Amino acid sequence: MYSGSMTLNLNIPLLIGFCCLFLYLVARRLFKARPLAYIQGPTSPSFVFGNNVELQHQDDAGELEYNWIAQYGAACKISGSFGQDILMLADPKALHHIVQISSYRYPKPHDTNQAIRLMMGRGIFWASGDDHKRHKKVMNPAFDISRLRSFLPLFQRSATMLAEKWKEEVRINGPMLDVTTWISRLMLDNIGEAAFEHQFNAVDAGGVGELSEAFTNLFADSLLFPDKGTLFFTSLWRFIPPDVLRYVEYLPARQVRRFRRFLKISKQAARSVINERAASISCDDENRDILSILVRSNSSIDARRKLDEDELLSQMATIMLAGHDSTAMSLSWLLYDLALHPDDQIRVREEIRTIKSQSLTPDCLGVVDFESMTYTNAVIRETLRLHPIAFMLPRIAAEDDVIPLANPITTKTGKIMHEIPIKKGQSIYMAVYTYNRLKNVWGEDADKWNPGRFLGNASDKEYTMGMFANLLTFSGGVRGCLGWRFAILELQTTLVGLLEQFEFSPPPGIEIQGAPAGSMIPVIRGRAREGTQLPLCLSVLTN
Ligand code: HEM
Repeated sequence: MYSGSMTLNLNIPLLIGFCCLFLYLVARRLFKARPLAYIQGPTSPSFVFGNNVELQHQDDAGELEYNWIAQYGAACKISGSFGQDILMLADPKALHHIVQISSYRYPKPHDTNQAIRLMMGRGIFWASGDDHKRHKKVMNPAFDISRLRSFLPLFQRSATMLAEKWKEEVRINGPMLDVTTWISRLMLDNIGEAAFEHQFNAVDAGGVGELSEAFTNLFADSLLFPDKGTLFFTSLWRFIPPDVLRYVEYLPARQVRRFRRFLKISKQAARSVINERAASISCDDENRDILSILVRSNSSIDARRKLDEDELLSQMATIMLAGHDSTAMSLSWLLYDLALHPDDQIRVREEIRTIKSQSLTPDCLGVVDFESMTYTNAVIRETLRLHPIAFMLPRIAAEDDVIPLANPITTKTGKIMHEIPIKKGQSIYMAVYTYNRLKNVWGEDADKWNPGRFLGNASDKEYTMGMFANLLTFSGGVRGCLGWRFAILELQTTLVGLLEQFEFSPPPGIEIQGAPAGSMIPVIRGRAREGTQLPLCLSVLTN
């Protein structure tokens, strides 16, 4: 009784204090000068949510931003929660300035970083500034192309195993099959073995296992179409100092619990591998999995710059989440695009047969063979262009700056602007989906499927952007995707393995949409609540 009233006595002033602080921060934001006031953009339907509800509930991830940019210009203003102005950019010069030129001057906002910490822990995805440099130094050797080549036989074996499974499925259950579920299992097997020589057997065992289950529908269950309560709660995050905000990871909310469970299980898996192989992992160069390379690379650097144990284990959760879901979704979109474009599917299959017939090792193609598949690579690029999994990337200005524009914008007062001055703390959305479809970068047919655009000099753009084919799909610069080469090798080998065995076509009466669930996930239109799925019809090829 006594302790109860004591808690109450303490809580009330605390609550009042928190409310006052919150109102002060909102008022400060509202009444201070708004440097973007003159920039055009959609009206805000709500002071509390800004354009957030529309953005998070759009049917096709990225389309709303695409339409706004078509209407207002490749740099426009949208509204965040509580009257916040956000600068949305698809302009190539502006994006080049942010990802390539500015180094660490446009970090991720602290509320985004907290969400990342919740999902993947204190790994490289979460680290910023000097800390990020430290993480990168330890991680880089694991993503060296010569190391990655050694994963090719693994990728090829997995594709063969998946093809055998699919043949059995088609024979027993008929031609229609949800490719995303199976591909997710395949990618989990690949990343498990490549990252820490762990056999999930997800394809073989059908997705059974603690970690495999923790992954299933993780994004769809947690981030797809959040309700207004969740949006309100997360919109408060940016007002809370990072040191206090980190305690959200202890909240009992369903989304938080799911990510916490995933993080816990993946760290445990990495911990037990390190324990099991403690003797050999640190000295034996034969251990080529990513974790062993990280442990060796970490032990060889100056003690002050080493990763601590939690950072090292978080790296595994990061690699599994970043390296599994993104590639699984991209490959699903790739098969979908080829199902919709049977002529391209035939052309890719013929190219594979030609290259195989010329190869000295047709049963185990090498990097050079995959690189010489010109049309196959063009098709992969076109899918990555049209379906960037991370369709929007948030950033914040660490200091005052002037962002240059390739395409001048017209302000509300009719003034033409060639650059946008911004203040420290300005929120920015990099509109990846829209940049990848910009007509003055990719041509008049930019919003249409046309792999042929990559046969010429399509990558040869005025403003260089990302790591691969001048797309923003892997982001770029110091914070660009570390695993992009891994992803491309995996996409190439798996696509080749599957196209040799099957013809893919879209099932009648089913339309697929890319829903916004943190990443662009495939769902059946009108049935998004059922979660990630991409059913295709498969017909087994007899050679
Ligand atoms: C098609 C597949 C993939 C796509 C589209 C993709 C995309 C991206 C993007 C857009 C970022 C930057 C995110 C941001 O700045 O907020 C990123 C970062 C990252 N990706 Fe990937 N990724 C893919 C596959 C992979 C794979 C296979 C791995 C590892 C095996 C991987 C590991 C990472 C890591 C470690 C980072 C953090 C880099 C840093 O912050 O320095 N990714 N990825």
